[in-house]
Amino acid sequence: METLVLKIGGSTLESLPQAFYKHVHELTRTNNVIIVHGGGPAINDALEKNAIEATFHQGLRVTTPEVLQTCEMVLSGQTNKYLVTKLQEQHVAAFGLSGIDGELLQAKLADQTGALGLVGDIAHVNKQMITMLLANNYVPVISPISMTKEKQKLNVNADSAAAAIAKAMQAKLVFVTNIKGVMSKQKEIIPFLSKKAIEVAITDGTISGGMIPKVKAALSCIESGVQESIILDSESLIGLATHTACGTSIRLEEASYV
Ligand SMILES: Nc1ncnc2c1ncn2[C@@H]1O[C@H](COP(=O)(O)OP(=O)(O)O)[C@@H](O)[C@H]1O
Ligand SMILES: CC(=O)N[C@@H](CCC(=O)OP(=O)(O)O)C(=O)O
Repeated sequence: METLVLKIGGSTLESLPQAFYKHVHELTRTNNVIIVHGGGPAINDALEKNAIEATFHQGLRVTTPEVLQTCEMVLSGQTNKYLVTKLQEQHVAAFGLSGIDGELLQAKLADQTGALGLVGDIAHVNKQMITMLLANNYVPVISPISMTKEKQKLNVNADSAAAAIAKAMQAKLVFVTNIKGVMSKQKEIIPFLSKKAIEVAITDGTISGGMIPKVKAALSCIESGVQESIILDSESLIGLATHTACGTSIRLEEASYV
């Protein structure tokens, strides 16, 4: 059975149609499905309500202890349980957990200079835990909040958590976001992106904001031997079985980039 990591972005999470959840149910018939979710916009709302200011650096949230508390509350509480419920309504055996639970994800500080604050990169994935859930026919639904070896909680970008999990499980990685793919300057979907093209597109500003961690995460997966990494929206995912070209596929080799 093929293993599939579906990363669901906060940008699209609350507007996913019922057909999406039904499609996930279909996918579980022939794949081991692992879901990793974000929740950026919901975190923004909660921070705003509490008058806590937050800034971003290269698509990553600069995280103070106060910001971290809100991120955990939203991601591991509100968003995780929202998704688990939606999936269960469509008969998916969803099992919600965060990177902290069962020491699923071990993180380390992403930026030793302290500029990003309490932001983590995944250092280790507890594969056994994921395998155990999959073997019992559960679909793990994972919030990216994680902990260091020393038990310091860290805010981990959901794209990079999904990539770490896909690498560990050698799974195909699909980013489901609010846009049909990575867009060129001419606002056309770029079907294939290579490492070189990604570097150019970030430098010249074609790729910005939340798309930066996504393409970087996709690339890191491909570089570590993951077969495929693709960025698309929920509609395209549902149509993936019938369409040949869909979204943006991240490749190692050079491909034309406009
Ligand atoms: N070249 C690009 N192509 C597509 N989207 C881009 C590009 N550059 C920046 N973006 C932005 O990235 C967003 C997706 O990132 P983000 O909002 O973090 O999504 P998610 O919550 O799904 O992780 C898009 O909606 C778009 O505004
Ligand atoms: C460090 C960092 O940036 N963490 C992210 C975690 C959530 C996330 O990644 O949500 P999306 O998938 O919706 O972008 C944040 O605080 O927004």
